[in-house]
Amino acid sequence: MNRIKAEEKLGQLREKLEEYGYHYYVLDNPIVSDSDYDKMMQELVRIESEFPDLVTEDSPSVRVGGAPLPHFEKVEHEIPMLSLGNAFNEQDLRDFDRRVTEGVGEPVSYACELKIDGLAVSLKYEKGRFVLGATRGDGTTGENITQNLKTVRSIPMRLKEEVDIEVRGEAFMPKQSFEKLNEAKREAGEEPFANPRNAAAGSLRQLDPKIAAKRNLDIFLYSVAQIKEKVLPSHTDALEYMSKLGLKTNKEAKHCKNIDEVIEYVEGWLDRRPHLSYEIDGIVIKVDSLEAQKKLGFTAKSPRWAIAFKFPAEEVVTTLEGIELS
Ligand SMILES: NC(=O)c1cnc(OC2CCCC2)nc1N
Repeated sequence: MNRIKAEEKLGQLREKLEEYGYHYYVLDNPIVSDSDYDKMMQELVRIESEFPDLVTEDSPSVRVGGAPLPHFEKVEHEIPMLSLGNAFNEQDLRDFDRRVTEGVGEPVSYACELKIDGLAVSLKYEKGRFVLGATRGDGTTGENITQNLKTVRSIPMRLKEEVDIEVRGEAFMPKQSFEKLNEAKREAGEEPFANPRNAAAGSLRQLDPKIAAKRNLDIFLYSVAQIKEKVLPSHTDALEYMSKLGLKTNKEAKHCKNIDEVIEYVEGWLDRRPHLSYEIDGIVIKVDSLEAQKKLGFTAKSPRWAIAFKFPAEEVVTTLEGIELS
């Protein structure tokens, strides 16, 4: 194939792989078969290896992982990635609601989200292109894991608008991928991971992105940390905007008018965890209005406008081999 033909073919393949990837991994609604997708990816990688100077930064071939890194660079978070205060029962939630109502001076509505049990990460996009991915670290300083996050198929390399934005979310390993990975580790005589959170963290902290690329990691974005020239009046607006940009958000999020509806939502999810394809360790409740959030501000380590309702640890299924004792 000559260079002109290669350039044209690469352009077509990139376009298609990005569109197919979005439908398959972000919308969970494939429009081509896995084998067709894989065949196209292999053709892209083959042509790029024949014409290396035609490889672009945001080519879908980054999904299969590039060269290993010597170490992770440090990243300073301009906006600290804070931790969440906890609630363990209905009274804790009502106390939270009272503190919030007093602080704001009027009743507020809430946004409730499943609390994904994974690894908190920050994603930065400049003019709509993915430029930096980092772990939470200690909240102020994290690690640059951009190369590994590029292998997470549900993280778009380009947004649907050319915006400068920083978003945050939870990278996680679906339960099925976790079971398969641990089976392979046992067969190889290696130590299995204790839970999907450790497996996701372990996968994203590998210096070789080819390992992360094979771990079927996924992500749900749950907050807009920074955005230029745009005002998002509520958290619900922020979730909708991220979804419009092509970012993956969790569809179980719900706007609750008051704390009674929040308690109903929390109770509704306690017994439905086993039916989810990913692990959650609770529910995150956020004051929906951004203005009210600003009024409430932060304590030294947590926002006053959000709280995590923690579920009891999911009982561990005792396996026949007795490997995991509950
Ligand atoms: N693990 C989660 O699913 C999760 C964690 N954190 C947050 O919110 C942070 C950011 C703004 C207030 C606390 N939301 C979530 N859904």
